[in-house]
Amino acid sequence: QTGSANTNPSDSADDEYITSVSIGTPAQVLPLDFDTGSSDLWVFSSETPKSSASGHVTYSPSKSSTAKKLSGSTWSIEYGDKSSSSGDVYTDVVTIGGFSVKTQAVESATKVSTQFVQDTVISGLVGLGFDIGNQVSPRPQKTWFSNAASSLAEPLFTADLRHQETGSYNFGFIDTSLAKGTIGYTPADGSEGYWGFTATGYSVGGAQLNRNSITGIADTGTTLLLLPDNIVDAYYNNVESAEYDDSQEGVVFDCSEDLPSFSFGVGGQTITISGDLLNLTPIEEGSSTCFGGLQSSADIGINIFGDVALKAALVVFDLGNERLGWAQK
Ligand SMILES: CSC[C@H](NC(=O)[C@H](Cc1ccccc1)NC(=O)N1CCOCC1)C(=O)N[C@@H](CC1CCCCC1)[C@@H](O)C(=O)OC(C)C
Repeated sequence: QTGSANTNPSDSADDEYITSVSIGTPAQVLPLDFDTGSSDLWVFSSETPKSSASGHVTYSPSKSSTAKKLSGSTWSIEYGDKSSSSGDVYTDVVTIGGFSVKTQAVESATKVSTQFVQDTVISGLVGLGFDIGNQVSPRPQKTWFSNAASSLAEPLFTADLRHQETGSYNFGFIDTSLAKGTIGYTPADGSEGYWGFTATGYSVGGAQLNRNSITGIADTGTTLLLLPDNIVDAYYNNVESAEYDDSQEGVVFDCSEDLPSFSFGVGGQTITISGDLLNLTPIEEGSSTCFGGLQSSADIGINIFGDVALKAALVVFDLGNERLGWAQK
């Protein structure tokens, strides 16, 4: 068995990617953000304060004949960008890309932080990290993918995120036609809950890769490519107008700049992110100053290969073999 779901950028900056998920009987369809950086499936619901839920699609367990309260269970989560949510837990049927998990823990939000209230294009997250990262207590719950894995043709899923066009999350199979290059595999470290790996080197503007390894995570829920300051500086030294903008909290440059590409080595392959993908967006509608897709990871303490990097590749999240596969797109 397999599953295949389309995913779409939320806005002109590809800030996040939205995938439709069916929950309950009859199906309630919610737009959710698939996040390999976390391990909880949570949704705006009939239990979310009306003022917070305004503008969001919500899940009502009382309207689903297959919903069951997981009594005594609660959850609370905080993300890297300091956004947070918490609540209680139901189980219900959850269908993604035509594949159904009958008894999935669906975490219902009774509290959501301001960022979620304002982000009306999504109604919650589907965590695709490792089960160890799940935040339900007293008994942590499995992710949708973990529950699905044993029934899927292969215990893996792929992410094919695209700039300003429809991409896909495929479950249980690899559509190699989505990639130009060969898939290079490297061990994945799931001990922290997310998909950790080590890139073997990097280069700017098509030069030969150096051998400076970068340890980080493959995170579909993070917009940017976040790397150490020395790499960020090496890149922007090639961009005449680049400067750090305090108000934007990142490096900006003239939108007219012809940005160099950025490449990294992984699993014996080289993934090259084109200059175009490294120009995220004008800092304001119509501005001629643009915000960089590559920014510093210094304040976070972890390097993150987020959507800016993932858009250059077909990425295989191979749970069965505890490995990550990367192929140039
Ligand atoms: C340094 S980690 C920052 C990361 N957040 C982000 O990358 C958010 C995602 C977002 C987009 C649109 C609207 C709202 C939020 N984007 C962001 O901070 N941006 C500021 C810079 O310009 C680009 C957009 C993050 O917290 N990722 C979460 C999932 C994320 C999904 C969207 C809702 C908020 C939570 C998760 O992947 C995570 O915490 O990873 C850990 C392991 C770092």
